Amino acid sequence: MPEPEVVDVAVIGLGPGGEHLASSLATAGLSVVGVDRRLVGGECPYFGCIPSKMMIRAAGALAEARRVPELGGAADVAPDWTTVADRIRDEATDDWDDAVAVERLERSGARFVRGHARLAGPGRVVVSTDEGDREIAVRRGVVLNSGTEPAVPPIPGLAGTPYWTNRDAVRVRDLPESLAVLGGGAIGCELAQAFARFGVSVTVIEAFDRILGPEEPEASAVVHAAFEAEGIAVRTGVGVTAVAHEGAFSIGLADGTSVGADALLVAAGRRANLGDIGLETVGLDPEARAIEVGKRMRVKGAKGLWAIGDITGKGAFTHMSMYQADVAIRDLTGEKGPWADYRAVSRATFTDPEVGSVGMTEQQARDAKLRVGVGRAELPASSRGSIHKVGNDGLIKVVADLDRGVLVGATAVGPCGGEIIGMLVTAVHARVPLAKLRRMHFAYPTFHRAIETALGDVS
Ligand SMILES: Cc1cc2nc3c(=O)[nH]c(=O)nc-3n(C[C@H](O)[C@H](O)[C@H](O)COP(=O)(O)OP(=O)(O)OC[C@H]3O[C@@H](n4cnc5c(N)ncnc54)[C@H](O)[C@@H]3O)c2cc1C
Ligand SMILES: NC(=O)c1ccc[n+]([C@@H]2O[C@H](COP(=O)([O-])OP(=O)(O)OC[C@H]3O[C@@H](n4cnc5c(N)ncnc54)[C@H](O)[C@@H]3O)[C@@H](O)[C@H]2O)c1
Repeated sequence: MPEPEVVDVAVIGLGPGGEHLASSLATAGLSVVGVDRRLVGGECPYFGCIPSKMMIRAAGALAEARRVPELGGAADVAPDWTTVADRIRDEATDDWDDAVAVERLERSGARFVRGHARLAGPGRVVVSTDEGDREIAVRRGVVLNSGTEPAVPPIPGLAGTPYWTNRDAVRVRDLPESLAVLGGGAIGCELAQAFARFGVSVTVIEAFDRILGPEEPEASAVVHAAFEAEGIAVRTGVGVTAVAHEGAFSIGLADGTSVGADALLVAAGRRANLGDIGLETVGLDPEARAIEVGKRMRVKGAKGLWAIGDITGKGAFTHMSMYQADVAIRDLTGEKGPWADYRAVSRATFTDPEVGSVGMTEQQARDAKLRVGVGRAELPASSRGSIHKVGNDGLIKVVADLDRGVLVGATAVGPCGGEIIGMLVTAVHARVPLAKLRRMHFAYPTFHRAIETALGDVS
């Protein structure tokens, strides 16, 4: 192997956070090498957030058009997936080509290497490229941002069938007539509804007793009911025992029934890319499910090593990866903080109704032994909800710590739930006293005005 290249920082994996960190540190004057074995930008722009949200935007437009008869006349809806598939290929992913992202990274001053990187002891990285292996030695540190792969459960018969993961689903050009979705988490629910609105007959199979398990049970129930009202079959609390594929899929369930479908999407969670990045060479466990980090994103138990993004287990979201990147950038450039704070982590699941949430669920607050108060407001009963009429399903739920008189969590389900949650994120993040929140102005007639009702209901 040639002499190692010596740089300030090496970044293994260029997901959203890794790309941001590499270019920011290079702009700040550090010498940086960023390595990715696939596409610069990671899952979000090519296989995740952006293509899925383009599908959802189109599906939402169809759904709104179908609501016209209840509100103001007639609308013919003739779905055409070609527009969506073209948009994902041309506008989101450049036909899954990262040349623009690579150029942007290199313009910042960072060097990019395409290849598989692994740690080779403290402060050393080996990259396997098409031209052979090369070694990098770092002065300040190595940042891990290796992200995740779709997890495929060991169900008898599944391996070897032409099932999809999210990476196939975003590249689909011809829609199947029917689709089974294995897993009713965020990926499964978002994609299930998008395909169903284009006329695909969809069945969601979820082993847990409700879909969207990490959300408040009330949010799961509203989305479940909306799915069934749209004709999406939802099977909860039942595991899959076997999968067979002979022309079409046959999915055997633990209750003795089976689901048939032309296509099968496996959306059963993610597996962190930790097994093949040389963790054992720095005394860490390559079998771990997540990397333990402190509040500066330094990896616990290893010197000169930082980790950001999904692999830290703090929330698999693009905004988390970016947030943690900013924390690590501050640490690597000698700033004095602020360091990571996870009290007011927010997320939006882009089903319709949309689910926005922040901080703790009621159960998490009770498990944390807080003196919990809860308030709810149903959107259909609000002025805006009743004006909105069709498509107004949803609610606001707030979770308070009564001893401190502040909110510790909240959920907004309904039209624009992911936007409405914004003001509640501020409330949880800034610990705005409940008494102060209750005395705010809430514009009439908005959806967010239901927050006032929920605050008044806290007990
Ligand atoms: C369908 C779908 C929809 C989603 N929607 C949303 C959403 O709406 N909002 C949201 O916030 N989040 C969403 N997410 C989650 C989001 O995509 C991730 O949280 C985000 O990509 C951050 O991931 P990351 O930074 O950990 O790395 P990733 O994006 O997973 O990227 C990791 C990179 O590391 C590379 N890599 C791995 N190992 C190596 C190695 N050894 N050497 C070199 N390179 C390596 C990979 O090739 C990859 O490019 C969605 C995910 C999916 C799948
Ligand atoms: N809008 C967003 O922010 C967004 C959208 C999509 C994904 N994401 C992120 O990506 C992560 C991964 O998403 P995901 O939906 O794949 O994972 P997930 O872990 O959220 O959901 C997977 C679901 O599959 C179920 N499951 C697992 N094995 C099963 C089996 N054998 N049979 C039936 N059900 C089974 C689980 O019970 C779980 O409900 C999410 O946690 C989220 O952080 C975010």
